[in-house]
Amino acid sequence: FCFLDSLNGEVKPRILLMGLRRSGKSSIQKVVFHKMSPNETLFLESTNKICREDVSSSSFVSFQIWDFPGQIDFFDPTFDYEMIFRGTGALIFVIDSQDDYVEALSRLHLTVTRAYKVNPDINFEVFIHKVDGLSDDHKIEKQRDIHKRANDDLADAGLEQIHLSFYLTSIYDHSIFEAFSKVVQKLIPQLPTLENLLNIFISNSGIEKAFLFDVVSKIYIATDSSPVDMQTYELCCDMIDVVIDISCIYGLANSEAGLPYDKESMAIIHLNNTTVMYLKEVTKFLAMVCFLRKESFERKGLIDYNFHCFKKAIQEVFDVRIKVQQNRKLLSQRRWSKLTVTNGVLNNPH
Ligand SMILES: Nc1nc2c(ncn2[C@@H]2O[C@H](COP(=O)(O)OP(=O)(O)OP(=O)(O)O)[C@@H](O)[C@H]2O)c(=O)[nH]1
Repeated sequence: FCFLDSLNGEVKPRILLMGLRRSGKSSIQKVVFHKMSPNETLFLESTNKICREDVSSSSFVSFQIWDFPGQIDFFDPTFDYEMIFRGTGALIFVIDSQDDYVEALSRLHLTVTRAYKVNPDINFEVFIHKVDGLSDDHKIEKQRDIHKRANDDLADAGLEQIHLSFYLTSIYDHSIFEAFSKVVQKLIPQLPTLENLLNIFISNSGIEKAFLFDVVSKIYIATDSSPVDMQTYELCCDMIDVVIDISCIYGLANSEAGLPYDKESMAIIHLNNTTVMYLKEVTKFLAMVCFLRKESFERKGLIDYNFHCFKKAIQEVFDVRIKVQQNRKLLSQRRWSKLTVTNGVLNNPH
């Protein structure tokens, strides 16, 4: 599901964002990656072309979003869906839960079956979106109904093996960030290693919970294996906002452009329930946010030392990834030159 970016040799998982018109695709993208406030999305214009947004420059999660206009025609010869699906890691299909979803479900079925034929490795993720207007009972009811109908359609077509994952989302709370985090985590091959490192780190430092966050999008790319509760996650998002906002206003010298986040970035917040939140820079794009009790924070020296080891280990994990990519590139170049020589072509393309 990854494709090689020819410019920098990076392997980038690609995410497609699809769904009917006005289901909320552009809003999701703007809120998650561009810090747009949810109310501003009311004024978004309808999208008329396929936009290919690369969020790699400012974010660790270097994936792409293909925002399709509502109705795409699979039979349109100018639309090369095979090429698009072949390089896709995850397909997010957005369903507007406040609207009648019969048409959305048939569109979902068509899209999923087409995509699966081209690339059976795609993760299919269904966002039951705009649930902010629904009561809790109503949400569960909708999810059950959509889940059942979508899977029945697949079963009728003899395609039970296709797995759909469902998420209840809204741009008016943190559910959209949570859902995106889960989607992205499935595409990170180093996830088990990251989780392991976090487990070792927290158990040796007296920390209760630790998240590794992509600072720009507030997607958490990994956490230790204890369960995540929504409130903790929301507090982490708020903390990142506070740190970035304060840095933007007071941290940057006037002439300085660029990210309000660097090697020195760190913050400590004492909550009134004897919990301490601790944020520290891990890499250019990643931050660790930890939750711990006040008593444990007295051993800050130990925590900082363990953090130093953790940071080094993370660096090694990503170094290995870069090396593997470079080797792969070299290998394919060699193969290519051998091929051209055996074909009697003398000029090496490189
Ligand atoms: N209540 C609510 N409204 C939302 C939510 N997400 C998006 N919207 C609204 O839905 C409307 C349509 O959103 P868009 O993002 O333009 O939808 P789109 O899918 O990109 O539409 P096209 O570009 O036409 O394909 C906007 O008025 C948004 O404010 C949500 O989570 N809750």
